[in-house]
Amino acid sequence: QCEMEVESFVSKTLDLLQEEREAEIEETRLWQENISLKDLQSKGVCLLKLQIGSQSTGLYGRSLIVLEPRRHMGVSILPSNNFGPGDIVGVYDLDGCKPSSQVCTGVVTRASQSAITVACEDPPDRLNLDTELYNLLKLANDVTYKRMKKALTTLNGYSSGPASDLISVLFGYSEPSELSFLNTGLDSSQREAVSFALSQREVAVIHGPPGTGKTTTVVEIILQAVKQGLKVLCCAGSNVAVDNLVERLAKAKARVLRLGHPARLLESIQKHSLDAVLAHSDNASIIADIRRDMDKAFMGMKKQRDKGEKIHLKREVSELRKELRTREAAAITEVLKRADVVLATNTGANDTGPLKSLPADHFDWVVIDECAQALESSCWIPLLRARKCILAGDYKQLPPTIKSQTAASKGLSVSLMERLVQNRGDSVVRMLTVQYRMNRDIMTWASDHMYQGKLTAHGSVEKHLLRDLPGVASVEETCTPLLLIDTAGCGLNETEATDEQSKGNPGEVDIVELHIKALTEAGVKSKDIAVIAPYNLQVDLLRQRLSTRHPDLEIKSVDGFQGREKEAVVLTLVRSNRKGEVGFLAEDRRINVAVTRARRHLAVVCDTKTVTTHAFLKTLVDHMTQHGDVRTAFEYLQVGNMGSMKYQSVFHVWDPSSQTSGWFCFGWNTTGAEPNMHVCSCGSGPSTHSRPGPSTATEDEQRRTLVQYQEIKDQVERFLQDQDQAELRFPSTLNSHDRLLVHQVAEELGLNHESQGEGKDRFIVVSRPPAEPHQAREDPQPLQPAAGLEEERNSPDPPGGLFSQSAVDLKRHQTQMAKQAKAKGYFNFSLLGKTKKTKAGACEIVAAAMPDDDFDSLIAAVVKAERVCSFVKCKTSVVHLGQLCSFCNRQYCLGHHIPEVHGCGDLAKANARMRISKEGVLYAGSGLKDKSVDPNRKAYLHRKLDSRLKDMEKQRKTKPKEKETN
Ligand SMILES: Nc1ncnc2c1ncn2[C@@H]1O[C@H](COP(=O)(O)OP(=O)(O)OP(=O)(O)O)[C@@H](O)[C@H]1O
Ligand SMILES: [Zn+2]
Ligand SMILES: [Zn+2]
Repeated sequence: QCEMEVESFVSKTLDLLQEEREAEIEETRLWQENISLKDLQSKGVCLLKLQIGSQSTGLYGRSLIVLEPRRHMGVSILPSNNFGPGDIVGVYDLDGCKPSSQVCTGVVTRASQSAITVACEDPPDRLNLDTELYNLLKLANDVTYKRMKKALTTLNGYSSGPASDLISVLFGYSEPSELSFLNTGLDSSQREAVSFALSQREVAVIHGPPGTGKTTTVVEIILQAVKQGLKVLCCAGSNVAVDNLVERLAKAKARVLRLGHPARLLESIQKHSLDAVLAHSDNASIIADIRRDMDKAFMGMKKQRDKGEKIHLKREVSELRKELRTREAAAITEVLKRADVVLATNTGANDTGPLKSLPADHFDWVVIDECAQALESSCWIPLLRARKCILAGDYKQLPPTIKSQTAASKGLSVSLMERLVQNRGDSVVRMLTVQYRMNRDIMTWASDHMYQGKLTAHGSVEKHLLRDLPGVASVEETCTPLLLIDTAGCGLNETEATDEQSKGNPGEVDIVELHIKALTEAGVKSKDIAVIAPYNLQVDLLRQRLSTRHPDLEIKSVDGFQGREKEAVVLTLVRSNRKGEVGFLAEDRRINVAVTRARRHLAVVCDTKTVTTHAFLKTLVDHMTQHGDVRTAFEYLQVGNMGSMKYQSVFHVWDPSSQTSGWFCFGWNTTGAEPNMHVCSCGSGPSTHSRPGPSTATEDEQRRTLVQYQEIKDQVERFLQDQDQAELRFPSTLNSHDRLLVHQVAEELGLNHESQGEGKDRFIVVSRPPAEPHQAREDPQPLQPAAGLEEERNSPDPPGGLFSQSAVDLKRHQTQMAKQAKAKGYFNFSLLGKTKKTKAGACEIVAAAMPDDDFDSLIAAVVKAERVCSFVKCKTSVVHLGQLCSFCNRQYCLGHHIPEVHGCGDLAKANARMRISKEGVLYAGSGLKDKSVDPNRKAYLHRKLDSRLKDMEKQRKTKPKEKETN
């Protein structure tokens, strides 16, 4: 035990000292009694027969006597001796060196070869300057002994004080340490930064990448300074950042004082404000008294009629005012001086405010947080007040906003931090390298491309996902840290605007909305999600769309989100144009900030074709493609209600050879097991489609698509004419786009089409379907497209068409659908229907979508006997010919077995996506069987179903209006 050791050390040492002291006294006594003075002189402890050279008054009124050899002897050098400064000496008359002959005692202040100077405590009146001679004898040092004894006694009873740590280390009670950290949880890069900051003489820069605990480190540095008794002025560019520091320093029990108008401070901070502290100071009541007196005098002045009295009161008021001012100034100074840490914004630290009442050198250190986001000039407001500064921030995030392009380009936007890093590099900088925010997959990109690959993710966040949050189901969206939704080729163009700052992209807004829907339906709280856009116009569009439904959802510009974080971040990059212009996005630091706000999930919606023209953005797209899930926006573009196939036309093709208007729209359905492309010949041009806009595909691309489509179709038709050929194999070398076309053509012609083989060797086999077992196929009434295109239908049924629904059913169904399509103003496509050759070779697809009102019956149908198709109202027998859906495990007729048709679209989609994200390849072809539905997914589907029902209800309510306008 430390105390025991100290105690026993002290008592033992005191005894020993006593013994030593006694021995010394004894020796002196013996010498004085037994040894001749001459012998003592030869031992060096005595000087004989000295004369007083001079006597003067020295420090603290003591007499300084200079003792020298006798001058008349012609010797000016003292015998060799041991006298030195600090020795206690006695001056004796020539009777000897007995106590009786002692003239005075003193301390040697100077010893040279020719003289000894002694400062005497008791002014010796009887010294004779000229004639008398004296002996000088070294005495035992009683003073030293007494002081040591006192120190030991104090050491013994030491409980708290500056030497506590020292005592404990020197008595082996604790290990000596270089620096004792107040926050023991600091990681090694943070410790290094703290030590570095403490050891630097003038400047230390703490570079804190996103989520690396910059504030934690700065707080520790400040507390260490306070522990050393230093006064710190701590500033940041924004009130929020300053308040954050106030809060954390106050929690650590530092005496903080926050300058600034109380109205601008957070409520929790207000008690640390200068006004609040003043109100509780000793001076407060005096000041209040003076104020009261002043008020009284004022009142008196108003009432007083007498002129003389009035003048008298006026004088009184002015005197009181003067008194008040001095009192207040004194109170402010006192409060400021008492604080260990004074905090203000950079500009709040100005000389005309409260700080003017402090001496210029009051502060030892200035700490500036968020230094990379402030103009250097603003940093100089606090910097002029201290001899040392600590600058913290991240110069890889956005620099201060500067309105003047010229000023910015000429260097005004270069922050002090950036300048120092550039000029001095590592000699003044320490970087924090462990980050506590992002899932590793999100972090790696920023680390690699912004922070020299130096960041590591702390174990607590490394793998965290949205699904780990309470109440969040495991669905695909919540299990992936990175999701890229690519709008390339989907025609979701940015709005045309001349102003570079105001770009918008309504198509990306749609997709963001759908993704937010998916996240919230999976149980992610909207307050945990941020939607970030680089452009204010896009922010406005997003707010208009989303804020009513999700009031807690934060939608902000990148710049507005700096310094913040969210569990999930949805980023829309907006730019989508043919020229590949990215403008504003070209600021790497803006993208860095946007991406690094995300803790568990980052979704980026962008046109990869446009944004990858920029090298830095390309690194992000590449990273997400490699380490994350990738979807094409096509997947989102169907307005799919459960079970219905409402394809959105997204791909408009101009075909000059068409007899109709020449426009074709390709509705893509990349969902589920069967990525299909549907082509309709509504011919009405893009204006009747809900997503009009010029195609992003170049005319070349469009023409190529048509040519290929025609080629494949010709090939399949040749196969059909050749009855000997059982199946038609397409080579595995087809790209995914061509595969889509093959599936499409086969589907249109009512043929079986199936992908076979694995991986790269996958190929499509097209074959004739088995002969229709029952129910003659009748030519159903052609559906009139929404645009009302009248066209003669003369083509025969496709051989072995997949329709086995009764003609009556179908007719009823289709007529209904057509009506709906017309009413709703968009097109409903089904997977197949009557094919009809047009010159362009495109075919029309008739609708087989489920009407909204039938939703209830869908649920009823689920429990219906297994003998008929499980699709609502479909009575087709599936006893002989049916298909089992691998997702819902129910039998469907061939007209309804496609997952999207009967409501398994999401599962099929998820399944396909899973494969795409696992294998990184978009296969055309049927999916793998996945019968398992995990309980979380079930709950999720339920929630989704609920919200769909609500949506549909709403739609039904709002529909009539739309009908009128249509
Ligand atoms: N040594 C540490 N151990 C565990 N968690 C830490 C450590 N340092 C920081 N953190 C956590 O990291 C998060 C961010 O820390 P802090 O608030 O200090 O950083 P900041 O300055 O606000 O953010 P940034 O680093 O992005 O500037 C906090 O949740 C904090 O608890
Ligand atoms: Zn199904
Ligand atoms: Zn059916």
